[in-house]
Amino acid sequence: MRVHVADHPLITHKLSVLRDVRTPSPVFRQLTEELVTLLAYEATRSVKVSPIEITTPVTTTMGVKISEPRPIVVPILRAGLGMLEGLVKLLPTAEVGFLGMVRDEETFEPTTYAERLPDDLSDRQCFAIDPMLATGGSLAAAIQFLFDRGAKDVTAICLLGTPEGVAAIEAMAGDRDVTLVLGALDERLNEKGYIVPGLGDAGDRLYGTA
Ligand SMILES: O=P(O)(O)OC[C@H]1O[C@H](OP(=O)(O)OP(=O)(O)O)[C@H](O)[C@@H]1O
Ligand SMILES: O=c1cc[nH]c(=O)[nH]1
Ligand SMILES: [Mg+2]
Repeated sequence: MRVHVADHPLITHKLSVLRDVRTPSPVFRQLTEELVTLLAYEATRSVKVSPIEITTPVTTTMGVKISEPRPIVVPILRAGLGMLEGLVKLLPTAEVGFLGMVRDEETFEPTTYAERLPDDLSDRQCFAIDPMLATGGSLAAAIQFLFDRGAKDVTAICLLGTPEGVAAIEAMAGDRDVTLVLGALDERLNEKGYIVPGLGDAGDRLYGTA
């Protein structure tokens, strides 16, 4: 598995505002969208492209276009929805599939409550998005779901992760093709399964339900 932890002052700056308990939902949503755009630069580094001939006002030359079949972006509901707009702005031809997951607050076990994805994901580059990688249970289950549908190549983008979460994804990935792009690698999980220092419950902060 490849792991990339962002190291850019703009990303750290935006994450600092996001972490701040006083940041209200509208600003939180805006920053989440901006952050995914910055992280997408690294996450889409291996997006498949095909050569095309183009005509400029001056001459003809070769360019590239995103290859068919189109990549698929999979937000993990709810909180992953906050990252969707930012990513599809950069990959406007991508298809969007949905996975609804919620983690049990006591056991931290994830349950899948909704799924809208193509039956066959072989040949599709998959981008799973979820702001939080805490125990790793939700993202591991989501990536496994994509592999079970035939995916061979999954890139996950998370704003914050923990060493425990990265280890869980590494263990599930084995020698399969998984790339993990993180905005920051935080210190640890607390006894309630929250990321420390973290930003609290991303879904609640995005959608004002705290
Ligand atoms: O790594 P884990 O320990 O599995 O925790 C991370 C998960 O928890 C959050 O979702 P949550 O279950 O709160 O659902 P929500 O997005 O509807 O708020 C988050 O968005 C991840 O999906
Ligand atoms: O810190 C955490 C852990 C899981 N889910 C969240 O939204 N935040
Ligand atoms: Mg939540």
